[in-house]
Amino acid sequence: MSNLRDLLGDIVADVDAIFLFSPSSSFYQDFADVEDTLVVVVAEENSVGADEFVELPLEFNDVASRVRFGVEGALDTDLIDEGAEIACATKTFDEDIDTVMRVKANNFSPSGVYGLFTDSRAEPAVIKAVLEVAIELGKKGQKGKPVGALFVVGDAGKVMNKSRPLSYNPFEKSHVHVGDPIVNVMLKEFSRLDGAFVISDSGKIVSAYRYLEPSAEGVDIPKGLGARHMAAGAITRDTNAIAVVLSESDGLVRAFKGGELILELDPEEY
Ligand SMILES: Nc1ncnc2c1ncn2[C@@H]1O[C@H](COP(=O)(O)OP(=O)(O)OP(=O)(O)O)[C@@H](O)[C@H]1O
Ligand SMILES: [Mn+2]
Repeated sequence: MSNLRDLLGDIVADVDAIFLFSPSSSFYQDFADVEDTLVVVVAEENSVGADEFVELPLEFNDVASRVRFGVEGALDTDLIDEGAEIACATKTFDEDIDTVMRVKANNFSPSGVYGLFTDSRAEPAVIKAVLEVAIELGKKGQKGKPVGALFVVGDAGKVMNKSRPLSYNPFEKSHVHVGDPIVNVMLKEFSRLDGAFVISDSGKIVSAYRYLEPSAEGVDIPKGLGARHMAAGAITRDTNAIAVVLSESDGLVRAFKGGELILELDPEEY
């Protein structure tokens, strides 16, 4: 006869690390002193003051994406090695941690999502701010109508060289940055018009209304996506920029880097 506790105990038996995803501080405190097991907190902010911490750029409402990001981040910062077995404790439906799963670090082939934030020309906070604008725009649309938008982030000089203006640039003489609430309103307003926004490594809005003219050679984006997505993928192959696209037709937010689709999010889930 076995009891439930013994059977389920196998899930956490002999793990090398426990990852706590956005734990409350009392939850974290209960785990902080577990002997012989590395405790890693994965969250948007290290509000519990954990020694071992991986910063989530977004809450990632999809649990698998969240876990994947945490594991990729811990591998990249050498908190764990590829052979590690990890117990992940995370929220799925409840406000508190309600889920525990066991994962092997070497079962993850890198998706590039971690590198999108930490290994791009633009600052992670800038990429995060742009994704947030795109998600918000996707949720609300522009005056209730679905709207598309294309943001090219980082390596702005080169991006400007590989594009041309479709109209006068409303950001010509301004020094405004993405993430500023007023600027986000402006970005949403200008998204009704054609072309791409160009944003610098540090988040300065360099231009709106740019028609991108990168070479599309060797760019392999999923079939069914149109010119906006092709231009987004291609500019990230031709320069060291990343691109964030909100699709007018399917409402999804996608991020491209190095000519490849790295991330796909549904704004409705955020
Ligand atoms: N090379 C480009 N540079 C900048 N903007 C572009 C470029 N090509 C297309 N766009 C913009 O994308 C808009 C939509 O084009 P299209 O429908 O072909 O793209 P899409 O990938 O299907 O995007 P969506 O899913 O939003 O429809 C165009 O109206 C234009 O504003
Ligand atoms: Mn289209």
